[in-house]
Amino acid sequence: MMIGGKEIEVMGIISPDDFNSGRCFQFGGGCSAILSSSQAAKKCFSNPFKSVCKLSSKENKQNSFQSCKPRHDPYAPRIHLENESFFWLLRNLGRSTENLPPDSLVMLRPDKNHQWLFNKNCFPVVDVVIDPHLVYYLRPHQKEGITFLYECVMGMRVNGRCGAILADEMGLGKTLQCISLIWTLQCQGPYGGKPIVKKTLIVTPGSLVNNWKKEFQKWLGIERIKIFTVDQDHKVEEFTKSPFYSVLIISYEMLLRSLDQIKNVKFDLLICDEGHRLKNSTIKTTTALISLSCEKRIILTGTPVQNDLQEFFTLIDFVNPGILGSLSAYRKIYEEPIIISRQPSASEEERELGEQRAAELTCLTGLFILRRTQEVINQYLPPKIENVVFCRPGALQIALYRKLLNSQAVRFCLQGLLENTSHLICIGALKKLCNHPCLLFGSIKEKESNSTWDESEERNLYEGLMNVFPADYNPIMFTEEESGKLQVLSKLLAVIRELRPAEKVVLVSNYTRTLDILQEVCKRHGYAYTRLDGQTPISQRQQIVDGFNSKYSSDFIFLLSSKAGGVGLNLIGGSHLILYDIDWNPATDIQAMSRVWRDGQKHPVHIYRLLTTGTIEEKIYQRQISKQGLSGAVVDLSKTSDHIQFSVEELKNLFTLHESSHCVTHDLLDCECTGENHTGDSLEKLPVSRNCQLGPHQQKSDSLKPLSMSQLKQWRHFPGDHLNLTDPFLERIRENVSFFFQNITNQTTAI
Ligand SMILES: Nc1ncnc2c1ncn2[C@@H]1O[C@H](COP(=O)(O)OP(=O)(O)OP(=O)(O)O)[C@@H](O)[C@H]1O
Ligand SMILES: [Mg+2]
Repeated sequence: MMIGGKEIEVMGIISPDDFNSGRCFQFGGGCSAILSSSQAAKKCFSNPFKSVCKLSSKENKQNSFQSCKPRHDPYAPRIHLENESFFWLLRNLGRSTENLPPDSLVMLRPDKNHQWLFNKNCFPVVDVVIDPHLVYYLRPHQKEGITFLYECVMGMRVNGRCGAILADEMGLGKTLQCISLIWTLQCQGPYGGKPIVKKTLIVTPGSLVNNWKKEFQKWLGIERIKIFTVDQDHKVEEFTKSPFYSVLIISYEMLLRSLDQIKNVKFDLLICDEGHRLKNSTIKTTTALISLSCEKRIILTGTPVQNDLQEFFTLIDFVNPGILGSLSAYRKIYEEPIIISRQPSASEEERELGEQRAAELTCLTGLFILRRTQEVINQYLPPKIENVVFCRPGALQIALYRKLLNSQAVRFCLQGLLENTSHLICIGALKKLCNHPCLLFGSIKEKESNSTWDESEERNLYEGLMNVFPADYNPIMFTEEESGKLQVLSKLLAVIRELRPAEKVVLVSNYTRTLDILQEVCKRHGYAYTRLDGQTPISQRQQIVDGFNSKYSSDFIFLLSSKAGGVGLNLIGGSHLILYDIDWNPATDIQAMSRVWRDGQKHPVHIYRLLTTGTIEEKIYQRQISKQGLSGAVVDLSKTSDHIQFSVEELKNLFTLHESSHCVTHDLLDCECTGENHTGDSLEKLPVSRNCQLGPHQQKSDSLKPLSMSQLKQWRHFPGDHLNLTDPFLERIRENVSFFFQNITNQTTAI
């Protein structure tokens, strides 16, 4: 037949199933054909390798096993599942488990196809056994993770591909899993026991370089493995010249600067920590890493990777180049049909096609992506008491808030008369005001002294505002009473100090200026503090973290800028975490909260999220827990409010101050309780009225996902003047609080 001037001949017929799934477009035939080599071997190579390695010959087998033994005993008795929990229980109780049988963790043996491909020298096949020294400490999910990573990088899961993405949620010990893998591959291999890896490159955000080194030392001591970390005083050349070191740890920034030297080294394994930053193929870091010839690549990330199909492609293509074909083919086969199928206007046919393509994509990539949620370690963690605290605004805050809402700038915004970004300036001013009026005062003064003041948009916003401040207002002499949240914070710190003198607090804000105020509060009350923000030199960060976590440190408070240091940090020295302000992106807040409730934490963890009642902060919170907050790729740290589009209706809602409500969020929950007696219902009892919006395949409980309205409804609800507040911390701050939500996870002897 003729199509578009071309003569076409039909060579074969594609089954509807193959077309709908997109399988027919895949190189090698898609998910079902890419497969692990064991299955592939069964299909393609029934038994053509009798002669290869001659493994079937008994004699040869015996000889080879005699000369070549596994490094550790693979037959050490394995602990049964029920014993295993007993084992963990003993360990958690600090009891000796030395007399219990040692556990052995043995990796999958390569199949014949793998041997044919990778064992050209016909070495005897030897069991690869994880060092019992490490196995002793590994959690069950970590054992599974190490097995997974081993199979991926050995090319046993996807024929000829050696990449993996470990996307476990925060705090699950991705670092330990990688360390175990590196240590194993550096000492062992399935063919004649020959090590698989000589040199490993670990690229990580600057603030975590030393954390990696510390983790290596924690799990392997300083003798077993030699680690080199790159910093100002230790250059890559030193690593290159010395045969001594086998692992190079470097920050993403340093990597770019030292790329030429790094290219001179042959790395066998590449690990990119917090690797979701490679989601954009055009940024320099990604191109630099792609240019390294190492084919065993692992991305570690706590952020779900499937939210944006473009970014997903880049990450997949980085670890297993070419597995999804070209970008343009990927777009046609997967991205377009999937996106179309999710639009409300999609026809039944489009919806089905999109779903099948999505299923095929998940199946294909699921072979080398592993994600477990925090639930798997909950049982090892102490109780967590989360509180959302609605603080009454101070009188000055209310007066200024009203004035701002009446400004010409806000009115123009609501009439749609101003440019797109003007509302962001108004929102910024309201957020500052909620933190403390002196921040707003400072901004106005700064702008006024600027030569462009007369034409600036801020002028329309700030006009007449100075008259609301007392005539002799001095921002340096700010008082706690001027801000509802600061008053609550101050009382909270005092009660923690009094009731739990040995415990410490992590105090988080997104703004450096706000941290300055909080720092001043620490000084005024004589609280010892330490601080980590964007300006803290990378070389000092680990030291600051270690200092705080040490039981000998006298620091009471850790001031943390969530944007600067949120990801990857372990702040288990603190057991109280206070989020002083709220971000549009729930991921920023969730990241910060996960810094203290993690493995190693000894005390019950108390989390306080402070919001100013009736203000924009409540609106942002509502957005986080509502449908809008969940849709799209919001669970991504790089997304800021600049990405958010607001309708005029939404802006109207944002720019309203609810002065008479105790808690607008509670009013919106449609909760029958009057706030008097609602002490939360167990999740089993209540039908979950509205599930998460991200689609059925994403619904598995995921603690990175923001709380939903229906979950919040199941928390405990108390008005500030509730008579029976059993929590002594809340009791002390109630005077300035209009409403509380509270939830307790892992409740045993909490509070
Ligand atoms: N099996 C274990 N037993 C005790 N502590 C552990 C274990 N595994 C990990 N840890 C500790 O848990 C903490 C968190 O681990 P790690 O920093 O590797 O988490 P992560 O998965 O990288 O999280 P994030 O995504 O936040 O970076 C570390 O202090 C680590 O030493
Ligand atoms: Mg980490």
